[in-house]
Amino acid sequence: MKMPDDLFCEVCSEKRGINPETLKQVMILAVEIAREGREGRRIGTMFIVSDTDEVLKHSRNLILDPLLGHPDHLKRIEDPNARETIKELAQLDGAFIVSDDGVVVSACRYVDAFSEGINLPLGLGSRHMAAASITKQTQSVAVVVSESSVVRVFDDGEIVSEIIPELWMFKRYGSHWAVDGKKLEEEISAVTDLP
Ligand SMILES: Nc1ncnc2c1ncn2[C@@H]1O[C@H](COP(=O)(O)OP(=O)(O)OP(=O)(O)O)[C@@H](O)[C@H]1O
Repeated sequence: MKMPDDLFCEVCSEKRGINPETLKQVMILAVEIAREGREGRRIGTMFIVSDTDEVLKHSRNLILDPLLGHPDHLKRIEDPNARETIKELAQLDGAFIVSDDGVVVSACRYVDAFSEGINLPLGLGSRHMAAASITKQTQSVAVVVSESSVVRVFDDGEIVSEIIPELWMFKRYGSHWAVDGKKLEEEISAVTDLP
C-alpha cells in the first residue's frame, strides 16, 4: 500500500522533525488497521511516534508489555511479522510507542493525558484527547485509528490530518475512472488536510 505523496509531504514536513520514513510506515499501518479491522470487527488504536524517552515518562503499561525483551530488529515498523503482531495487539487497550528510527518499543501504554489548553471537535473521546495531550507535552506525533475507522494525525495538541480510508482507496486506485467527464480523483477528496 502506498500513501499519497501530497498528504505525506504535508504531514512529514521538516518542521515536525519526525523521521519521514517512520511516520509514513505508521500511517500506512494505521490505514490498514482502520480498513481491515480484526476478526470481523472495527478496532481503534494509537501510535505515538518519536521523542520516545519523554513519551515513556508520560505513560505507563496497562498490562505486562508484550513487546518487552524482543530484539529491536524484530520490532521494526516496516517488518511484515512485526506489522501482523501490531495488528493483533491493536485489539488491546492502550497505545504503541514508536521510536524515531522505526522500532515499536512498547505496547498497551496508557497516556497520562490532560485536557487543559486542548481544543478538539466535540464528539472525540479519551483516545483522541490522549493523542492531543501527549503531542502537546512532548515532541511526538500521534496517529490515531478511531473505531469509526477514521485515521487522525496529531501534532502539538492539534489534529493536522484526517484520513478516511475508503475514500483514500478510491483516490489511490480510481484516478483512471471518469465521472461526468472528470477524473474521479477530482471528485473525491480522499484526504482532508487541516491547516
Ligand atoms: N489515556 C489513554 N491512553 C491510551 N489509550 C487510551 C487512553 N484513553 C483511552 N484510550 C483507549 O481508547 C479506547 C476508546 O476510548 P474512547 O471511546 O473514550 O476514545 P475515542 O477517542 O472515542 O476513540 P474511538 O473513536 O476509537 O472510540 C479505550 O478503550 C482505550 O483503549
